[in-house]
Amino acid sequence: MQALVVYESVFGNTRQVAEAVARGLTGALPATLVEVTAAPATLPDDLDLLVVGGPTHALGMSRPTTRRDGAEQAGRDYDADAIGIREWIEGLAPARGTAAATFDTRVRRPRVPGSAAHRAAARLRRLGFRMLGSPTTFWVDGVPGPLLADELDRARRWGEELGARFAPARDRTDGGTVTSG
Ligand SMILES: Cc1cc2nc3c(=O)[nH]c(=O)nc-3n(C[C@H](O)[C@H](O)[C@H](O)COP(=O)(O)O)c2cc1C
Repeated sequence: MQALVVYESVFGNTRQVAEAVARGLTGALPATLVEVTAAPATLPDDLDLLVVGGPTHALGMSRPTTRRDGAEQAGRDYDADAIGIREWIEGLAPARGTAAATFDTRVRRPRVPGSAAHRAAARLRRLGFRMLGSPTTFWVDGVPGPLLADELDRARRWGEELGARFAPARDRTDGGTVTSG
């Protein structure tokens, strides 16, 4: 039983959400948190749950051009070789029903349509992943952030809810906590 949380982040907001989701998951199953440029190209055979999160850029998943724009706004060097979740998902082999869930961060106001989480979920579903629940958004206040109040609590609870699906039935009443092994 194990989960992998793969995230992409320019300003750090999606990283914070990914950390909170991983904390929520660990009540039920061991979770590994990894930034997308260091994520494995081949998923472990014993993976039970893949969670993928990234910032919404230009109505969907980031591209090299939007990552460059973001890096400029963040005052950081742009790494032209770095991939985002779009490219990482493109490199995955077809899956045979492995559970997966996606999230994104995006600006609450002005609200524009489009969600990296929805796009990522569609790609993963096409690859054969079994999507759990709906793609989920965590809101930021402006392009650099910060996250809106309580979003990290909501992210931890979202992780707990995902993890509870993997907890043995007898443990679910006490919050899905399981012992290892
Ligand atoms: C180039 C660029 C394009 C963006 N496009 C959108 C967008 O279409 N919709 C939206 O809600 N937010 C958009 N944003 C705001 C990002 O979603 C926001 O910066 C992100 O959630 C912050 O996450 P991070 O700190 O993990 O990078 C954009 C940001 C950048 C840099």
